[in-house]
Amino acid sequence: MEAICPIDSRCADEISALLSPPSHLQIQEYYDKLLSKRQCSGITVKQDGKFGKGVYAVKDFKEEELVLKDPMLVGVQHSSNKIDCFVCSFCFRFIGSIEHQIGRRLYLQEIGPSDRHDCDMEIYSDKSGIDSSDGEDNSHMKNEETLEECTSGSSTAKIPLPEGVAESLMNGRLTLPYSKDFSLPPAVPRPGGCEEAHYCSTSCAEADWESSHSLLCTGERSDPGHKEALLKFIKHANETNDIFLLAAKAISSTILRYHKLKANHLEKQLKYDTASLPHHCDLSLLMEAWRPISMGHKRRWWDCIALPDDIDSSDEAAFRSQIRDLAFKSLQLLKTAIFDKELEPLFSLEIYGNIIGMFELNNLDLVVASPVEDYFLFIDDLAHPEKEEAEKITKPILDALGEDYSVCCQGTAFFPLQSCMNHSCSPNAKAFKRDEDRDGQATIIALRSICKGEEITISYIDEELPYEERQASLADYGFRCRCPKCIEEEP
Ligand SMILES: C[S@@+](CC[C@H](N)C(=O)[O-])C[C@H]1O[C@@H](n2cnc3c(N)ncnc32)[C@H](O)[C@@H]1O
Repeated sequence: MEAICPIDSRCADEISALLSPPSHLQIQEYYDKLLSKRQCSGITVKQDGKFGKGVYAVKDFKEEELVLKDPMLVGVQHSSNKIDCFVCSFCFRFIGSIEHQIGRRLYLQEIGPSDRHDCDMEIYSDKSGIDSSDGEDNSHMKNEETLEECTSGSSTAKIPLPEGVAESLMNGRLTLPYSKDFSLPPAVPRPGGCEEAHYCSTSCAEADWESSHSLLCTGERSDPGHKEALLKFIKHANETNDIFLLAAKAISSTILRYHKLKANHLEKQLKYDTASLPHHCDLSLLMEAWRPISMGHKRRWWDCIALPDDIDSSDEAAFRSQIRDLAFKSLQLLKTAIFDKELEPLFSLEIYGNIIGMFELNNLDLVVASPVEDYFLFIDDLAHPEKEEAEKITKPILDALGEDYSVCCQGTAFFPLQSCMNHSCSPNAKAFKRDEDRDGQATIIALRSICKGEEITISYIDEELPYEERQASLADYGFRCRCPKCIEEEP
């Protein structure tokens, strides 16, 4: 029997307000403010295009020119990738040192298995996180990063290093030649002492704490009950789908924004001595706190998720119900950890399903290239005899890492401006990271010259595929493509 969430009926009015599309004016104000905050003067968001919102050029762009760098609203590193890459939990830059990156990875590999992937610096759309190979239990929803373009598939045998070398690299007792030329920001102390989070700077640590981590921290500052409940929620997400971690960040950030807005509001009232301390939800403040999430294109996760190829259409209803149950289970775990009675509507299954659906429909993979790859390429490019000298030390390390030595940071994230970009099968821009783009922001580059006034489009899929295959791939995004190329090629 389908699980029933009592909050859905208890808070039906608030939920309907939260899910009703923002007004034209609210949308315009939100994006204008965002663009000015990002000092992004080359583009604008317009709402009256063929496909709803879209991003348009307000100046000419040359081929290969940077169109936009879009910091994420929320993002997470894939759980399995955490073994391979030690990155800032807020901006996803690599941290520590080349030695620490290598030593930590070798050390963690020694003590447990990890999935590893190599990739170039392109950002791929994230539609493949759910593997449907096993319909019997929930293992068909496990986190399996099937980013084919990013997978090395290396089966080359690795040659282990002598005992203690990995630890010495990790602890800084062993330094590698020329590694100073590849310096990384050192890890800074974590505000809550949480094992799950690491930061490249105090500003990243503080920003993460303020935006969501203060509710999701499992460090020594959390009380034991809260910590245990959070760890259960995280374990479930790690074992099923890390999209739940993203949803938890979205809910936490809304809660924190709400309480901040409420505190400011009360402070203003106090000045005029009219303050009261309502413990019930102030819907107008909640709507304001929810604004960034309200802007994303949404549907319930279990309604919009594409039916996996190996599930027969006669089993579709059962599949969707199973996805709904999985979301319900995750929500119950999150609720045990961070429930806020005043903001009960945020803990309804309807809202949880729509948040996850928004991520499913709009996410881009988060990819940050590894400095370890650059380091070994640099050694390989050294001239004789420096190269031979350096390789006496680096070669055994490379052999221990194996062919897939250059694992990049991988995760999933929601980018507010990039998610307004419509798809085209002959796009004029693409999500592509340049050498200098070493953080988790989405980077959009012009593929050809773009004229002022033109819509900026990217491709969500491999646009070289034949018409029918393109439409099938885009069905995963819940729409049929009506771009000029598809209209022309339509049979
Ligand atoms: C990531 S959103 C892009 C922003 C969106 N237009 C909005 O108003 O929020 C993707 C959605 O835009 C619409 N869309 C984007 N490109 C399209 C295309 N080439 N053909 C038809 N619909 C498209 C579809 O509704 C799709 O689900």
